[in-house]
Amino acid sequence: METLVVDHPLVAHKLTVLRDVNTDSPTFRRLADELVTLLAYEATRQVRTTDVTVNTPVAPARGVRLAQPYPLVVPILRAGLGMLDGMTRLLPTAEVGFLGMIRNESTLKAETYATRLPDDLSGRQVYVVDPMLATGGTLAAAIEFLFERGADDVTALCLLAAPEGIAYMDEVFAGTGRPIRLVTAALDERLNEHGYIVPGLGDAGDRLYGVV
Ligand SMILES: O=P(O)(O)OC[C@H]1O[C@H](OP(=O)(O)OP(=O)(O)O)[C@H](O)[C@@H]1O
Ligand SMILES: O=c1cc[nH]c(=O)[nH]1
Ligand SMILES: [Mg+2]
Repeated sequence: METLVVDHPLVAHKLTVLRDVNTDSPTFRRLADELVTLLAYEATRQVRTTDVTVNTPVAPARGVRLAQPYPLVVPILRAGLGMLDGMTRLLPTAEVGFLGMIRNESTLKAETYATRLPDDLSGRQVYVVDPMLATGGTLAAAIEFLFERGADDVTALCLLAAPEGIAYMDEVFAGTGRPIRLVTAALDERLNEHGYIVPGLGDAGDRLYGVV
């Protein structure tokens, strides 16, 4: 998997405040939103465009517009919802599909409880958003599902990734020839015995929306 860790002082600053245990939910939401727009700038470098001509008040100018079919943004509920607005602000014509997934905290296996996506994703570029790539079980299952529906190009945006999760993604998709990219704000040290990213930021869903 092609992985980009965005190296930028604004990203590092916002991520540091996001990690802080004393950061409250409203601030956490705002920072997650701001961070995703910074990641999206890098993650959309290969977004498909078509050449067009526009008339400026002075003369015709060559330019580009996003190609159709427009990209599909897929937040993985619940925590991925905290990254949706930041994505659609940069990609206002994108369509949005939803995947509801939860990691069983005993087995660390991902379970899917909701899907609301176009049946046919042929020819679609897809941007999956989820703040945390820990064991990789959730993201791998989500991306496998998108490929089964015909997606031909998938980019994942995460706020934090663990080396174990990246290794798992490489194992699952090795040799499949599937084009997958990961853009993340940081690559952390490891997972702890509970499958949490260290140093991480805790449970992203709980920090965004409260403990359920
Ligand atoms: O890489 P993994 O080991 O699969 O873990 C990562 C997943 O865990 C978190 O979601 P969670 O299951 O806590 O659901 P939530 O968004 O509803 O809180 C996170 O947002 C990812 O989806
Ligand atoms: O550190 C982690 C791992 C999985 N899910 C989270 O929200 N945080
Ligand atoms: Mg959670």
